[in-house]
This record gives sequence, structure tokens and C-alpha cells, in this order.
Amino acid sequence: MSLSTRILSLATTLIIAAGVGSWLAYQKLTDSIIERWGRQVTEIQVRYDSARLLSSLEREIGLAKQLARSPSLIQWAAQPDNQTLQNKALHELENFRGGFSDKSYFVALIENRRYYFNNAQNDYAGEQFRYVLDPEKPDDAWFFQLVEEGRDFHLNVNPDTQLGVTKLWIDVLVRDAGGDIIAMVGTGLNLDNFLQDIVDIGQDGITTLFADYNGAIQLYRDRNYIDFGSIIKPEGQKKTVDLLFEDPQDKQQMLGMLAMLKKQGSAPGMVESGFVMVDGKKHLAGVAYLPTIGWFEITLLDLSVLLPKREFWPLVVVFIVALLVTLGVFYWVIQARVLRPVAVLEHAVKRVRDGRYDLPYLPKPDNEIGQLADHFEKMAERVRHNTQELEGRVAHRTEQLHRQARIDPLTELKNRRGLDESLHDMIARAEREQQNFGLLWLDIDHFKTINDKHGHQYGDDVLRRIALWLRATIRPYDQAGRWGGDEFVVIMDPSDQDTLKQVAERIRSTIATESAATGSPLSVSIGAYHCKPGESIDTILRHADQALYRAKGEGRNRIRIG
Ligand SMILES: Nc1nc2c(ncn2[C@@H]2O[C@H](COP(=O)(O)OP(=O)(O)OP(=O)(O)O)[C@@H](O)[C@H]2O)c(=O)[nH]1
Repeated sequence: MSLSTRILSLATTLIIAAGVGSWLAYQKLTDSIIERWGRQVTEIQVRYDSARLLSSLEREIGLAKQLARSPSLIQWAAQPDNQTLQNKALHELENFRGGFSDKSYFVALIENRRYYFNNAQNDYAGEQFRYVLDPEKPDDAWFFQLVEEGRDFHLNVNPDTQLGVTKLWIDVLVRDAGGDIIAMVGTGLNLDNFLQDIVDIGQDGITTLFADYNGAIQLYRDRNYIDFGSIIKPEGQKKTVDLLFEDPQDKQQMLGMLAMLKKQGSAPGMVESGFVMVDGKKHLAGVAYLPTIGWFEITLLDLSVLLPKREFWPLVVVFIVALLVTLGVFYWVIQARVLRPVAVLEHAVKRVRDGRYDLPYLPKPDNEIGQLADHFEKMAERVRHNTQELEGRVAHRTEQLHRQARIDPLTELKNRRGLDESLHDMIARAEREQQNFGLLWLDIDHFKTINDKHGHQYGDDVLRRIALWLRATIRPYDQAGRWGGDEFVVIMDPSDQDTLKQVAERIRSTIATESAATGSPLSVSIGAYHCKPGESIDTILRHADQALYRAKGEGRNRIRIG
């Protein structure tokens, strides 16, 4: 795998690992942010919903309590048959009716269990007495239950079948000076309006409900869950808030929060919160206890609606773009400063390995790779220089050896191989130029005797001297060589018959004369041949040899032409 592919795969692996890690961190972080934000919003929402409920109810409750303290009402309740007191009390009640927002009131007397009511339309003017409460009738059980419990104030959501209305009733007990319960007064708020104003606020993701002290649902957008007439139902039959949850743990948690807040009592501002599943979706539930009315306010926030995770997606996009840009810049830098210089360097190394020293341009980034390229360039230059020098020396030495292989070391004339090559060249040239040339074959007379008489060393000296005289005698463009032993050859180029004879004679006489001058006279026999174009080397040598043989045979120290 190439370095580039490796780096790219490593970077990709790291980015995937970083991406997965970041994604997990992102999930955790956003969950944590949403949860923290959700808890704060829940707390604010719970307080806000509580305040809204209380602000709508407090005035009504205050007015009902004020009515319960009305002396005329108390006097009438103590003597319900007194017509004067009744008129006075009803007059007072009618005054209060205008103050209540529902423009209605009710009063129920303990002594004769009579129930009086008038509404906003003043339908019952002069006929406020509606019916007598019956302890045997389930519809009237609320009255007897509240009286039995002796709770001075109570909120109750209940349909009044006789009046044909479902209302949120505010019930306040009326006591005489001795503290005995003598009546119950109050007003009712239209449940539909109330639900619309307080509970069904139509804000997506926010569900508000109210439950009484026992957790029974009192106000909720879905009427099926409202525990109407909760006061008269035994434990276990009430529609409590835990019905909203399917998970037993959520039910437990909600009831636990209610219990905890109940225990705290009237500590103001306490809000408990926790996650629960409602309709298969995760909600953050916030609960507060409202001691003034003895109810719980419960807010359910669907955080996926209020703060959907897609709100954070721009962050993810920014992160991914940043990651890709980083990868691009990283790869570009690595490519420019590492991969490309390394690739060019590798190419250059291959060229040097193959003996090519003309290097391409090597990029040298300001790093170790740049230094490596610089060192390599210098090294390649040195190798190139050394190789050239070596090749020069080898060529020179080869040339020397070549020359030496064709030179006779004793006489420094051409040896037999050198003469052979020259003869071949000459034959080719004669053929090419259709020109004659000459060949002289010399043999020292009685050389064996000289050797035998004076020794081999002396014989060598004689051979050297003969070579010297030969070189001095021939023309500059003729070639002389030692054929072997005491035999010499001269190639004359060009030559005619006369010149051949003249040069041969000059050689013979020079050797005779010069040697005589040294005190040791020598003579040579010469076989000469005038070579024609197209003749082979064998033919030429045979003719020259035959001529030499004749010269020897005819008494030596003479020239014969073949
Ligand atoms: N000193 C010396 N002697 C050599 C060398 N090469 C050959 N010889 C001798 O040269 C002699 C050649 O003798 P031949 O040419 O056969 O006979 P020759 O005595 O010259 O008689 P002719 O040629 O008939 O006149 C031999 O005795 C060889 O040993 C050499 O390099 N140095």
C-alpha cells in the first residue's frame, strides 16, 4: 500500500473515530443542555401556571370566604325559618353574586338541608331555593362529605345534575360563633371556560393539569381523565395522576414527587421534576404544591417539541465542514510537504540506481525530507563524478591494455596481432581504393648462433637494435612490427615495385652498415611482395615467405621479390 493511501486511510480512520466520538459527545452534551434548560423551563412554567390558576381563583375564594363571614348569612343559617333573616341574607347573597366572576352563588343550610342557587342570568330571582339535599342521593353526597370532614374550604369539580351544569365549585363552610358548621356557601366557575383559559392554553409541547391533595385529577384538557366529584369517591376509585403514565416506574415517580411536596407542606417555590413517558414520548414533568388551595400543579413538557435536537444541527454541519476542511488542508500539506517530495525523491533514487544521473527537479520543503533530498542530490553528484572518473580510468586502462596487447614489449614495435590487424585494414583499404601496397618480411641471419655465442640477453639487445634501425629507415607512413623470434615485417603504403625494392635495400644496407659500426656485423634476409587489391592475407604472407625462403636459400643478406 502506498504511503499516500496509508496516510489517507489513517486520516480517514482518525476522522471516523473522532466523528463517532464527537457524535456521542454531541448527543450527551445536547441531552444535558436540553435537560438543564428543560428543568429550568419546567420550573418557570410550573410557577407561571400556578400563578395563573391562583390569580383567577384567589379573588373568587376571597369573596366566598368573605360571604361565609357575612353576619346576615350566619344569622339566617342559625334560624333558617325566619323569613326576615332569609330575605336579608338572600339580599346579601344577591349583592355578592354580582361580585363573583360567574355571577352565581349557592348556599346550603345544615339545619333544613335546603339548597339555594342563582345564576348569571338571574333565572332564579325570588326562587333561589332549588331543592332539599338528600343524604341518600349520590349527587348530594359531596355536601354531607365536606361537612363531615369539616374542611373550611374546598375546591370541587362536579356536575350538578339538578342544575344541569358542571362547574369548578368553591365551597366554604359557614360557622356560628361557637364554631359549629351551620351552612355552606360558594360559587361555581364554568369548567369549560376555565379549562380553556387555564389548562388548554394551546401551546405545543406543554401540558398543564391540576390534581387535588390526593392526586386526583381536577383540571385536565381531556375531560375523561377528570375525577369529577372526587370528594365522595373512596380511595382506589379516584382518577389519580398516575393514570397518565404507562410505565409503573413513572407512576411511582410521580406519586413519590407528590408525597415529597406534601411532606414539605407549604414551603414556597418548591418544584420537583423528573422524566416520564406520556403517549410514548419522553416528557419532563414538573410538580408544585399550591397550599392555598390544597392542589398540585403538574406541567408536562415535551422537550422534543420545545427544543428539538434539529436546532443543534447547524452545530453538526459546522463541525462536519470544519472536519472536512481540516482533512483537506491536512492532506494538502502532507501532499505538498511530504508525499510529493518523497515520490519525486523515490523516482530520482530509481534513476540513480539505473545509472542515470540527470536528476529531475527535487522539491526541498523546509523539513527532514528537504534535507534528505539535499543530501541525496549531493550524494548522487558525487556518485556521478566518481563513476565518470572510474569509467575514464577504465577506458584509459582498457585502451592501454588494447595497445599493449598489440605491442611487442621487447622492441616496442607492433607484435604479430598488431601486424595482423594492420594487414587486414590495409587489404580492405587496398580493395576499397584499388591501390597496391608492399610487404617486407625480414629474418636475421644466423641469429641462433648469436644467441648461442653471446647469450640470450645479448640476442635481445640485437633484436632491439634491429627494431631501432628499422624504425629509422622506413617512411613515416609505413608500419614495422616484429612477427616473432628474429622475424620482422614492414607494411608499405602505398608502394610500387621500385619503391618496394628501394626501401628493402635501404633496410638491408642500413642494418649491415650500422651493425658493422658497432663491431658486431649483422645481416638480414628480406622477402618482399607487391600486394594487389583483392588478395587475401594468406596469399600475401605465402608470397612474402616464399621470397624470404629464396633469399635465405640463395645465401642470405639479400632481397628477393615474391
Ligand atoms: N635472444 C632471443 N632469441 C630469440 C628470441 N626469439 C627467438 N630467438 C631465437 O632465435 C633463433 C632463431 O633462429 P632461426 O631463425 O631458426 O635460425 P637462424 O640461426 O637465424 O638461421 P637462419 O635464419 O637460417 O639464418 C632461435 O635460436 C631462437 O631461440 C628472443 O626473443 N630473444
